[in-house]
Amino acid sequence: MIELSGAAYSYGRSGLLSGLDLTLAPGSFHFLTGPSGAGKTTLLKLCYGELKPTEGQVNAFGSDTRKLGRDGLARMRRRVGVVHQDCQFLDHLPIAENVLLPLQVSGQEIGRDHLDQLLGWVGLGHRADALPQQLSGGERQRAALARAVIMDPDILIADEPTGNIDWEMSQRILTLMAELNRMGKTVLIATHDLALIRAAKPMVSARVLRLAGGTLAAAGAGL
Ligand SMILES: Nc1ncnc2c1ncn2[C@@H]1O[C@H](COP(=O)(O)OP(=O)(O)OP(=O)(O)O)[C@@H](O)[C@H]1O
Repeated sequence: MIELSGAAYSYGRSGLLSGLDLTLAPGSFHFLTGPSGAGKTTLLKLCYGELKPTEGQVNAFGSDTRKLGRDGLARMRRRVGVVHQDCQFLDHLPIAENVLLPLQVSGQEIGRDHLDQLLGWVGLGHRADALPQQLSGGERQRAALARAVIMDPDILIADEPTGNIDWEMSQRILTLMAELNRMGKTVLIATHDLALIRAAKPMVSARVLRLAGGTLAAAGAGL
């Protein structure tokens, strides 16, 4: 689905990431760990085409992302749901409308039943009309998850989806992501939270990768 081969990325002259090889196979579940500033967000952006590699290749659904034009990139992005680190809602719109935004942007519609079902699935059925600033951190993260999957993507990519929320809520979010994986979605989660990775063990068969010193390696067995 998404494959990085010898991919590298630099923001300026000094290189940040190099020699990245990674395959996100259909139905796989990956955690990405590593110290702050190691480049986890940058790697995720390479995977969903927000950034293009400065060397090597990123292939998404059979296309080299460097060769994709605006339309090709938009088509690819519809197949990838992203939960951003800071959620990024439109503050003047209720949660239900924020969740619907990706559909509206792509000119599609869904029935109210489907939206209600999705909000119910993330436990926000009763918060549909609330404004983003009225939600707790955990509720915002779940709304961001609902928005990421509203287009029924093949892959879910989440950047620190449990940052700044309590343990119980973190586990609830993890459980939702494990459910998506059982439904056949590929999942890639960047997280600092090693306890979360350990908690995932009984739920999913996950590969744990560590990004440090600009390259990727399998995480140690201590996890
Ligand atoms: N747009 C940008 N322009 C220049 N440098 C950037 C840009 N975005 C990120 N960086 C730098 O690239 C490095 C990696 O950032 P990135 O956000 O990918 O790391 P991270 O591992 O996700 O960090 P964290 O765990 O703290 O979120 C950092 O040194 C950061 O300052």
